[in-house]
Amino acid sequence: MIKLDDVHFAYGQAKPIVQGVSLSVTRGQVVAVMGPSGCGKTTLLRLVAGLLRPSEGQATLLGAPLPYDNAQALREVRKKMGMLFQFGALFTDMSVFENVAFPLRENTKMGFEEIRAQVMSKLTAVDLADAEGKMPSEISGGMARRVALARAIAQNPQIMLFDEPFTGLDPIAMDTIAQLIRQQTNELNAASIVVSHDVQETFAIADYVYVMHQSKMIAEGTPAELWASEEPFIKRFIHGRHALDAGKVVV
Ligand SMILES: Nc1ncnc2c1ncn2[C@@H]1O[C@H](COP(=O)(O)OP(=O)(O)OP(=O)(O)O)[C@@H](O)[C@H]1O
Repeated sequence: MIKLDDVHFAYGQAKPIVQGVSLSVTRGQVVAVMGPSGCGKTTLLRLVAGLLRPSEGQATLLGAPLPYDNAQALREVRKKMGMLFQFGALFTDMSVFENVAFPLRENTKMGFEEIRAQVMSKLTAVDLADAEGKMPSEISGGMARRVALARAIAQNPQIMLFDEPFTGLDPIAMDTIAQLIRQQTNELNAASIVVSHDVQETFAIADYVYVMHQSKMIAEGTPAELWASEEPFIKRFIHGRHALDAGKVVV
């Protein structure tokens, strides 16, 4: 469903931000891309979404290379993607219902009743059917993130991309979002990438994890494999918090 083959990227003449990265995500999988701040995770997600074009290597989505030179074809591929970007901003002047309806009105020919049914089904999936008439200023941060998730999945995407979906949420809201990502990936039989540095939430739902450091993939494996890794950087990245608990040196 998603494949990157030896992808390289730099913003203009600056130093490379993504160097020789390969990854693949199959249907029904939640794959995590983790790594310290600034290592290039968001850039990688933009490459998968076709918002950036690799300078070398290839990005393949749904079995075909991304059609960078054909704007219409690229738009069609994007319609099959749901994206939840960092902080998942909602349109503040639209109700919860209208926020979720927005992509359906923009990208489909669905009629009023069909849109209503689809929006309510997605709001029910994130347990917010009661909030349909509320404005974003009237709901909590955790609820807003769930609305953003409902909006991202409004069109039943086959590919879902989540950039730091847990940032700024309390532990319970984080856990709710994580479980929703897992559940919706299963339900839509989609391929999902979650970019995060939250080890606990991400490991709980990911089938496979890639670790990025200084623009390169330095490790990959199942959460259990990485948890058991003896490689010093991986160990520090994954167990840093526990080292703090034990009063030891932290990354
Ligand atoms: N539009 C841009 N133009 C130039 N440089 C950029 C641009 N976007 C990001 N960068 C640089 O690319 C590097 C990687 O950024 P990126 O956002 O991909 O990292 P990240 O791993 O997602 O970080 P974080 O976890 O903090 O969000 C950073 O040094 C950043 O300054």
